[in-house]
Parts: sequence; structure tokens; C-alpha cells
Amino acid sequence: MARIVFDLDGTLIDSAPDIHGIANALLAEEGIDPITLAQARDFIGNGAAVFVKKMRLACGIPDSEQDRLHEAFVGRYDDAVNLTVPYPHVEAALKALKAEGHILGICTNKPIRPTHAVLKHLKLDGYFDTFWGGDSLPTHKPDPAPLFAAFEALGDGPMLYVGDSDVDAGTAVNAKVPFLLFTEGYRKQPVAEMPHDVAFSDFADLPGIVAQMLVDAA
Ligand SMILES: O=C(O)COP(=O)(O)O
Ligand SMILES: [Mg+2]
Repeated sequence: MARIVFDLDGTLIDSAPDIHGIANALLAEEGIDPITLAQARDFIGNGAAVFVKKMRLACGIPDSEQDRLHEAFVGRYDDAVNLTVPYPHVEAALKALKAEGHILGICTNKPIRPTHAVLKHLKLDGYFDTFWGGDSLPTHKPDPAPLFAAFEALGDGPMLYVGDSDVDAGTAVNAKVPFLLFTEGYRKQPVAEMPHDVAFSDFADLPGIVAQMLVDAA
């Protein structure tokens, strides 16, 4: 039985359309032209404050607006659920992993309130025993502290971390835990350039990959 911790945006769920939506609603309120979906996807990964910073830079909005826009962005974030979908076969994979006796957790840089909101909306919250957001601790990924906190909350057993981005790969390196890279999320580098133990493109393969990794590690 393993402890398996998952990243959220770009790993379990394709949330970029909703994050794009709240970003553009905010920009419209400011009288500023919208960003593209590709830009929004590119800005995701280091949490809400960095998203807002990258959005500001792209739109020519000065640093002095950071705190106000960050607050406004986070204020809209709980509603960012309607355009978000899990990647194919995610729920079946979570169900299969639970049936094998594994215990599952979430470690995301998304703030914790919208993390709960979107998982509840998608009826995926019940699969997880612990949730750590980008604002749950003073530091966030790639600092390993929230990942360690997630594993600690799950008790004992081998540790596996599943994520999609360079931030996740860096977190796994910093934490020295095996990393499973989902290749279809929001990564910016070629797979070969990202440190990982196993790469996969379909969640239908994940239960088998986990079983094999545990056999290999035994
Ligand atoms: O919200 C973000 O910027 C990233 O979220 P993630 O850590 O779930 O990929
Ligand atoms: Mg991610």
C-alpha cells in the first residue's frame, strides 16, 4: 500500500479554461484586453500570485497593482469550476488505486479554497485524504514542505508523487521522492528534459505503473 500524492492543475484536471475565464473577467473589469488560453495555460504552475504577475507583465500593468489584482483574482477563484474537466480516465484510475488499498492526497499550488471547490464540483474530493494548497503553508512548491506535509498526513508506506510541470519535477527532486510525470498537462519542456521516474500520457495506465513501481522497489 502506497501513499500517492497528486498535483491538481494540468494533472488531474484541465482547469486552464476556467482560470483563463476569471483572468479575462478581471481584465475586462480593468478595461484591459483579454489574454489567450495559451497564455493562461503558460502562466499556471507557480500559484495565483505568480499567475497574476505574469498576466500583469503580459498586459503592461504596473507592479503597484499586484496586491489589488491578486486579491481580486483569488476572490473570483472559487467560481472557476464550470469549464474544468478531469483528464480522461482520471476517476477510474483513482477508484482503482483506492481499491488496491493506496491512500491518496493533493498537493497543488492552487489556493486551498478553490482546490476544494473544484474537486467538490467534479465529485472527486472523496478520493483524497489530505489536501495542501499553495497558501496552506508559508512556502509552496517547488519547496518540498507541502509535499512532505501531504505524505505525513497520509501515514506510512512508499511515497509517489504525480504531476505535470517543471515545478512538480523540481518539488520531487527537492523532496527526493519518485516522480510520475503526466505528459498531457501544462509542461513547458520536452519530457526528456524533465527529471522523472516514469512518464505516462493516459490515466488508464497509472494503476499498472504504480503496481510495477512498487514491485521494482520491493
Ligand atoms: O495554480 C497553479 O498555478 C498551479 O496549480 P498546480 O500546482 O495544481 O499545477
Ligand atoms: Mg500542475
